[in-house]
Amino acid sequence: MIKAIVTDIEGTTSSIHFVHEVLFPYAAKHLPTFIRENRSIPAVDDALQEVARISKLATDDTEALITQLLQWIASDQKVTPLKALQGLVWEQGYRNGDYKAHIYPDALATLHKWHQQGLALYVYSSGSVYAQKLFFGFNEGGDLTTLFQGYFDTVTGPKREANSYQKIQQALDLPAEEILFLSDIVEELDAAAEAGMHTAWLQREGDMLQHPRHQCLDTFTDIALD
Ligand SMILES: CSCCC(=O)C(=O)COP(=O)(O)O
Ligand SMILES: [Mg+2]
Repeated sequence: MIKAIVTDIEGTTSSIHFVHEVLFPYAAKHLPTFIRENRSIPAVDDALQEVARISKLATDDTEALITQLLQWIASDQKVTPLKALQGLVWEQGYRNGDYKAHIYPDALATLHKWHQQGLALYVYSSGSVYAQKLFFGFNEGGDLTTLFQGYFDTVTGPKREANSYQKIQQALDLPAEEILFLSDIVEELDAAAEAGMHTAWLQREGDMLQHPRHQCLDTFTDIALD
């Protein structure tokens, strides 16, 4: 019996188009100025130190670090300090009313239904926890943050490694077989299944493919919880 559901965001609750055509370009446009003006903020400086460590650049070469970050955005690298900085930049856009985060109507309705049924809902995304809370706080469906009991990002671990799902299972304090993980990426679902979780593969676009281990669906509406 499923007691908790952990969901991915991009391609699962929400469109890839919104993330790639709205959020990523906004970050690419505003991140350079944001970093130049806010390097003294500890959260910004900590992230830049991590960028320097990963990319073997000098920590005081802010312009080189910015160039590295822009390359990571362009190639959709899920690098933890980039994700932390993106969240801080996206906050400006949400608060200015430049955009609201997308959610598929079926995901919105089903998340509300599961919440009312008493299921525990969580998010696991490559976007930082801070960015996830903004995403569901400034959302086309309203402020959805009260639906979720917790959030996980790549600080817990990479999404394609079973160990990350074991850590989430321990944090939820439930047997893995009582947890359902939702994603659009098979490698993430394989990792969750390896950790013992139930899995559902959301295929929002294109022909429906079948998979021996994962429920295969094009919307949240028919996800089975037994
Ligand atoms: C938290 S909203 C932005 C999503 C994002 O930055 C991203 O990389 C999406 O990754 P996901 O794990 O949700 O597919
Ligand atoms: Mg995804």
